[in-house]
Amino acid sequence: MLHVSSIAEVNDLIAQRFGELSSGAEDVPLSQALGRALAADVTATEFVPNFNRSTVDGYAVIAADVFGCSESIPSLLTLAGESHMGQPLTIQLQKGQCVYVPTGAELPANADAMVMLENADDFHDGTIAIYKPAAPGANLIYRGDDVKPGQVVLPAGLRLTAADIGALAALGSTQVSVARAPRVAILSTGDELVAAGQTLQAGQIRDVNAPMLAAAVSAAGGIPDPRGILHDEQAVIQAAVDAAMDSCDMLLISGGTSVGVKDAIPAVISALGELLVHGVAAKPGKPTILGEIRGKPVFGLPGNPVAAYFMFHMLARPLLLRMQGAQTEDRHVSAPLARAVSSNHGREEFVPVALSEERVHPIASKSGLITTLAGADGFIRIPRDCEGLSRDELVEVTLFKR
Ligand SMILES: Nc1nc2c(c(=O)[nH]1)N[C@H]1C(S)=C(S)[C@@H](COP(=O)(O)OP(=O)(O)OC[C@H]3O[C@@H](n4cnc5c(N)ncnc54)[C@H](O)[C@@H]3O)O[C@H]1N2
Ligand code: MOO
Repeated sequence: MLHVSSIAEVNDLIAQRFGELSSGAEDVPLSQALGRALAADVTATEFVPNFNRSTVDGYAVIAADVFGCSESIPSLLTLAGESHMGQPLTIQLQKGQCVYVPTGAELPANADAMVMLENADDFHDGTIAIYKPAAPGANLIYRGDDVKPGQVVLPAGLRLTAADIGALAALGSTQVSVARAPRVAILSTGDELVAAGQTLQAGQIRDVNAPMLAAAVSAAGGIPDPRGILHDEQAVIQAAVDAAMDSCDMLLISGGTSVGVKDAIPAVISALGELLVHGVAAKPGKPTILGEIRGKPVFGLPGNPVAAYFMFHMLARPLLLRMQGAQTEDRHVSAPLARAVSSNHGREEFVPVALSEERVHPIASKSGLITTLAGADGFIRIPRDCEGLSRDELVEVTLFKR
């Protein structure tokens, strides 16, 4: 019999045992920074933009000069010059004057509004007629509107998106300090498993967990190190685990977690280190294992791919993110259930769901059926002592990242 702990208890133990683990930091060029966790706050040292800049093609004006003008009573201004893209402008706008400024070019000093070309006429005698008033600040960006020196633009722990990399480029960064990506060794165990690309014989199945977990590790900022498929033999598994621990920061090993005679993982962990947990009050995921070998975390994930996926998501992924100092919060949405779901297992249950028409559709699943998970937008959690959820009940969906 397994002595089961709740997901929360296992996470507390993980925090106690591995809370201090940090992958360290390294500098990378922006081209390699996507998805990486910032090792420190990024603080601006310059103004963005660093000059007052037009957002339209038109005339820079003093707003007071065009106040109240109209089609029938235009304001007549004197053209004092032209601003050119990428070039500084030395003109100081005087009352009654305007300057032609293309989109993105610098405004003259004293200008506080832009009038679009469509609302003006050039009389080609040095006079520009303005037919529409412009409020102060209209159609322009002031120096520092985006960023001012000293401002924290991106906080430590943020995992960089394409837009964040755009912000770093705007600040003049070419390199950024990010958490080193933890290396995660991945092993699959099972006499029935064959690697991708091989023909299946009777009774064999393809290794789903290694490619799936490798992708999940990458998505969480780690470097997957898939180390192949092992036969269900304690000595073989022990040698492979022993070798993997030298070069990884975390080990994921799937299959062989249950109580069958061939399930050797608990014995291997006890031989090489310490078995901390064997059994989690989760469905799927009951036989999940947590261990420590040479100070490093080892997750024994159930062979069933859906169970392996959920246990990675609930236990290994948050630790992997914390090792990078990264934010660990999942995104959630709340919506009513499209149909009732029963649950009476005495274990917290994870149910994959699809979201459509603002309703949550539970996907009937057994933990061995991977395609049910592939179509899911996220999952709901049914607490351990709850017998189920009714149709129309408002539920919180944890979203999978696409
Ligand atoms: N007597 C009991 N039997 C089982 C229990 C239990 O408590 N008592 N728990 C069940 C639960 S829950 C699960 S989950 C599984 C976990 O089993 P193992 O972790 O020992 O995994 P295996 O037996 O090796 O495999 C289970 C299942 O998954 C398939 N599998 C394994 N590895 C992969 C892989 N890399 N890719 C795709 N599929 C994989 C394997 O062929 C089996 O069908 O134990 C229950 N039994
Ligand atoms: O972990 Mo098992 O997949 O609960 O059935």
